[in-house]
Amino acid sequence: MGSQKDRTAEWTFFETVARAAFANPFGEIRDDLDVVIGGAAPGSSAEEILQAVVIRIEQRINEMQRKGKADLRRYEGSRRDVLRTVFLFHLFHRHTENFDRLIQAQLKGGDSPSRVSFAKEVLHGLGGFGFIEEEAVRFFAVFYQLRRAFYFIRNGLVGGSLSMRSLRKHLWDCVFTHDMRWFESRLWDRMEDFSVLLLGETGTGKGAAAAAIGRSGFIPFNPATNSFTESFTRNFIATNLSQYSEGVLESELFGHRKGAFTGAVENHEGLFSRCAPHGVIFLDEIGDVGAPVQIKLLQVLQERIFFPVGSHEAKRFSGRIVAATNRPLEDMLTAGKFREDFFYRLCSDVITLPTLRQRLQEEPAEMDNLLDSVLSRLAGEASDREKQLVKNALKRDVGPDYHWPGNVRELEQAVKRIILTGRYQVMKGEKQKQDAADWLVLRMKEGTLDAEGLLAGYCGLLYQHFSTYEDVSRRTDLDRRTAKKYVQMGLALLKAR
Ligand SMILES: Nc1ncnc2c1ncn2[C@@H]1O[C@H](COP(=O)(O)OP(=O)(O)OP(=O)(O)O)[C@@H](O)[C@H]1O
Repeated sequence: MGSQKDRTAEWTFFETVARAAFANPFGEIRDDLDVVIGGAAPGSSAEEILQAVVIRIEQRINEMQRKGKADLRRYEGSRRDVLRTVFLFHLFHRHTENFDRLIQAQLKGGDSPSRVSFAKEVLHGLGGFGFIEEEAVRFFAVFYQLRRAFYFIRNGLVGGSLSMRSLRKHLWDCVFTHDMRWFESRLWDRMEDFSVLLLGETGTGKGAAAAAIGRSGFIPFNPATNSFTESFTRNFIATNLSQYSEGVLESELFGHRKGAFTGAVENHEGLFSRCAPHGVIFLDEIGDVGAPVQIKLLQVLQERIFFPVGSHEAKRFSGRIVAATNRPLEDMLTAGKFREDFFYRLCSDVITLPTLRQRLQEEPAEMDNLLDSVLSRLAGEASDREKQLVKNALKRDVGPDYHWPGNVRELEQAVKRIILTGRYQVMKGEKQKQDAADWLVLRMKEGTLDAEGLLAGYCGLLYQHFSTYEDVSRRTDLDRRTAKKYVQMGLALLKAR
């Protein structure tokens, strides 16, 4: 590489790599940049495209090393910034398999941090590129965080439908912000201030999404012990708020002091005390908590402090809060069950998980993707014959238009039941609702419903689904009396079909 033209081409290449390094790995921009960088043949798989990228970058860097130019200390300004990112990208990709093995070892090992066999090699590599030790140690921790986020988002939330692809992209932004530069320079240890609210029907994967965020927090590396300071398994604490009565809930969350109430015979540590510094507390069914706990949680969000029951001593919470509900949030806000100040504090970001039926509508192959993932989780790698057996049973027992009210959780149960009994009988009530909906759609397609019949049928279905006239009235914008009239007509119509 001697000419000015070559040098410009080399520079453009590095700039493209730096852009790819900062792009969301679940987004299209990154996909496009990878093709440009690696020059993989059209039709290559995602692995092949990435492999080509890694090889090309390695070649360029080897060349720089041969010329003694692969050292940050030789550069300044924007060149230095670009090369810094390129070196990081290169070293990160050289060690992704090592990081994956570490993640798997930690999953098996549990709450005490696993030793890291390859840290010295990476830190030495970073030092060789001119990173000072402190920076190298921090970037090693960021590498681990990047890989955990990728691992848990990709494996925990499978599916190729558009809505799943954008969900994964959104979750990545939740961990690293939409601009990695921002994260990298200032926010890497401050993401705790960004709470997240997950919405979506039951079984859509809110818990899985929360776990992906929770396991992807920043964890510092300690070169003296050659391990990270925490196991990521300790960094995620999930709790379902609806399982506790109001009194018990406060002490579960915030702890209590001995003697705070009858039966408090010992001091008790709550979840907020147990959460690791960059950890995540997942509050599932947040829509079920009453005003007193909402106020206490608001204080945690605003001031980062809380008081154990019976104590005046403030404790600090430095983790992140992710909450979820499957209730319609707008309804709860309107009905005053959810305090607005609490709601606005809670949702730096709101993510709505797609229903399984939406995903299947967008992408019929979604079912195959999910079945592969569910089957391998339940029974290890399934053979083609076993997969076919499950698919055939589903086709026969629920059909392609089934609306999966329990979403992926229901699908998991269906697969389990098919493994045990060879069949999946949909619950009778659900089947009836589905049949009623199918019948109505059929009549619409045939054009055999008048306007009143259409409205009545729709109101009848809504009532079957939501069970109150208020819900029907709100959703149809009819006053309650009219809604009730149409519900009754509709139910009679659906019954007589
Ligand atoms: N996209 C997905 N890919 C793979 N598995 C998924 C996906 N979505 C959900 N699951 C699995 O489905 C099951 C139910 O998901 P999860 O418990 O996260 O749902 P949820 O929305 O939190 O439900 P609930 O509101 O009832 O608590 C879990 O075992 C989860 O791993």
